[in-house]
Amino acid sequence: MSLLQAKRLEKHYGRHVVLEGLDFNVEAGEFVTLVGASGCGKTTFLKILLGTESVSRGELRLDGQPIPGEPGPDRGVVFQKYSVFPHLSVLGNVMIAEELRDSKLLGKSFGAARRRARDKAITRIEEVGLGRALKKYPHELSGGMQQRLAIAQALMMRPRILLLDEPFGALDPGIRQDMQSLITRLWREQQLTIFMITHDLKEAFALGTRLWVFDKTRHDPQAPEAFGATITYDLPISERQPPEDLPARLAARGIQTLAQETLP
Ligand SMILES: Nc1ncnc2c1ncn2[C@@H]1O[C@H](COP(=O)(O)OP(=O)(O)OP(=O)(O)O)[C@@H](O)[C@H]1O
Repeated sequence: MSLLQAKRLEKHYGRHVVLEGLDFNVEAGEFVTLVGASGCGKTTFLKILLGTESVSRGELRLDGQPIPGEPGPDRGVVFQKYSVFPHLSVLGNVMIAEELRDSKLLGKSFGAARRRARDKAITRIEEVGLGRALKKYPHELSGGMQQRLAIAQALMMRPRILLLDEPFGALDPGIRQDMQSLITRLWREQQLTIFMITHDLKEAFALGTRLWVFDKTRHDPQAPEAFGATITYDLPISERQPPEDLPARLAARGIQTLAQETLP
């Protein structure tokens, strides 16, 4: 059985159709990279996987069951904009994921449970290379370090699925490469299934095992919101060599990607 399976999945906001006709199977361990024009519904798709947005029509199954309608410990997420808590230290930011789960009413755990959470959080923080910044606060960290922290937070509960929404979009190229190596290492070591939105086709090919292009196949000039985007290309990335004309084909459909000229 596939980890995730979608059949004729649609997402609407009122009369605005954002996504339509999504059909796919994703197996555990895949690394799916998502590209598509701005506003075509990529983030909405990740939110459906996360459980903060619902499916409007069709179905989405996780382990053969309808996907839970709320976030759970099996799915972690990292957004482009730093999503860490500014008033908590690095350690506090990672511990909070477990504290919120263990003690929904108090938002705090005590004694042995707290010590366990602390040890686990320190392990996660070391995994992302922030072991020397445990007591620092987010404003004392660089952009790259803040994203490392967001990744540690997302991985605190050892999710099976990691959702990345342009996590490196705001970072300088050198830092970006370090972050790409980090994600590749974590994906392998923790046997994660990853969905990552990127505007950088080179990044999509360097990291992913499968590329999805989101685009509309139907247009009504009188009613631009009548039709949604779907997966128009579903390409395995095995030999790390994109089809030569892919950037041009995407550009022709208004899907701008970065770094096309430097594709491998
Ligand atoms: N909660 C909401 N209510 C109504 N419309 C929404 C809501 N969330 C998103 N939309 C609309 O859905 C469409 C898709 O938005 P989404 O953020 O998923 O696109 P995207 O592909 O991730 O864009 P970008 O690449 O710019 O981040 C947009 O037209 C947006 O305005």
